[in-house]
Amino acid sequence: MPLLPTPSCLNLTRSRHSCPPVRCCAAADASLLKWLREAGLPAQKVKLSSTVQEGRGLVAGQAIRRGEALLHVPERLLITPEAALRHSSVAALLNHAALPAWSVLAALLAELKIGQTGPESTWGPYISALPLQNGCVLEWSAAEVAMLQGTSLQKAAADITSAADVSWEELQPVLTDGCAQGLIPRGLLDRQLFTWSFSTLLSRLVKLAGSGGVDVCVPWADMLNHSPHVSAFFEYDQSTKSVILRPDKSYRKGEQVYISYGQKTSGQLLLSYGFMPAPGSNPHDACLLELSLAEDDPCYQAKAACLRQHGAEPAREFPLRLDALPQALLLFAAFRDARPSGAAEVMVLAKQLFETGTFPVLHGCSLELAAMDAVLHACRAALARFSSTDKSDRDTLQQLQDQSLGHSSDAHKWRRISILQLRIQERRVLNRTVSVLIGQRRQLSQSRQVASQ
Ligand SMILES: C[S@@+](CC[C@H](N)C(=O)[O-])C[C@H]1O[C@@H](n2cnc3c(N)ncnc32)[C@H](O)[C@@H]1O
Repeated sequence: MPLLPTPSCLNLTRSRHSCPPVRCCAAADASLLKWLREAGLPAQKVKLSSTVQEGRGLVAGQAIRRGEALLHVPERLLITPEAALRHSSVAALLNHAALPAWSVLAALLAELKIGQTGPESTWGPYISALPLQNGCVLEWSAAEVAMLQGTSLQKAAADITSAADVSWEELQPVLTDGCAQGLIPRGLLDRQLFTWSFSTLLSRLVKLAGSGGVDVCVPWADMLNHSPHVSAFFEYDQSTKSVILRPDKSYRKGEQVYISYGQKTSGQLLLSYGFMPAPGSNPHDACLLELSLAEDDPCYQAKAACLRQHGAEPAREFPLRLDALPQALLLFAAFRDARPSGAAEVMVLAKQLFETGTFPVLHGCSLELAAMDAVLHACRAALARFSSTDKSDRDTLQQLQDQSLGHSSDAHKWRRISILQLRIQERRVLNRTVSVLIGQRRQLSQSRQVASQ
């Protein structure tokens, strides 16, 4: 990524906490620990502890070396889709319906929550220790969701919500038949309960490397909180048939051990996990700008095929940051807006742009200038989608921050603060990208004029 000069005047107020911590119950935690011990979790170098920022987390009970294998959660404790199909009261119906892993797991979690499954499913103490809410977008009020209007998160929020709706819809025949056959109680497995299941899966489900990427809930390991500054993640260890973590840094006794939930922007963390790192502290934070091929482009098919050959989709999100403009964005924009004469020229163009990273002049048109214009247009369009002004957002943020001193437990207030911070930050990034591109465009066209004289 080419670096952009960083302006000195752009400093957002940092909040002390990034979200109200999730509520936990000491008795439920004690039952969880007892269950884990009895179910064969070996002695641990980490222990469950309450933390200021995250609710609970795993803290080093002794010095931990970088790369050593921790946790060793035995396979029988894992909630996998296959285990869900064995333990659900409506297992035969779920099997017959052949639903996706996500829906099968949601059904089992909901059944466990109301104590519906048989005596062989022992996850009760784990389920009782899970938070009732995590603050993900499925739990937000309509007014809070509406605050995302104009931001690059609006589409991601809609995608999460509609995935939950689809899952709920596809479970209906199973739940109806399950009630009719007397396998599950009428009325208890309702949408509210499933919202809890979906939120729990959003914030706790992992794809496990080393086991073919199966979707799974891992009791105990899922007490690890996220840090944007580590990259360690758990994996399935075939030799011990357990889930392990190899931390990517050493920890002293008493330090909290973190994993990475992925290189997520602050907004993505807020939508799925209900927390947001303090402004400026997440190196993966970005404003995502989407560009896509125009469906009426006469070369659409050829362009889409070439993009796929180069590992890209016809629609892509690019991360804009205050100090960096992705070169891949300009290359994509150049390719999108170029007017090649046919499929053969599309292939030559794709090769030049995506393999050499240089911008040709095509039929007398500088694709680099055209790309800058396209990105300028996309940034201005994104800015125009905000319904509020920067000043009104800053004023509201200031009022909320003044009020919130000493009241850090108000989840709705924290959410509003977080969304306002995101809006302000996205606008800053878009405005900055616009002003940098205008400068770069001017320089480029001047140098082209000089070269042509
Ligand atoms: C997989 S759970 C981690 C364990 C969780 N803290 C608990 O007490 O159950 C993920 C949830 O932990 C919290 N969390 C994780 N990392 C966090 C962080 N860096 N800051 C604030 N909350 C965090 C969020 O509520 C998130 O939805």
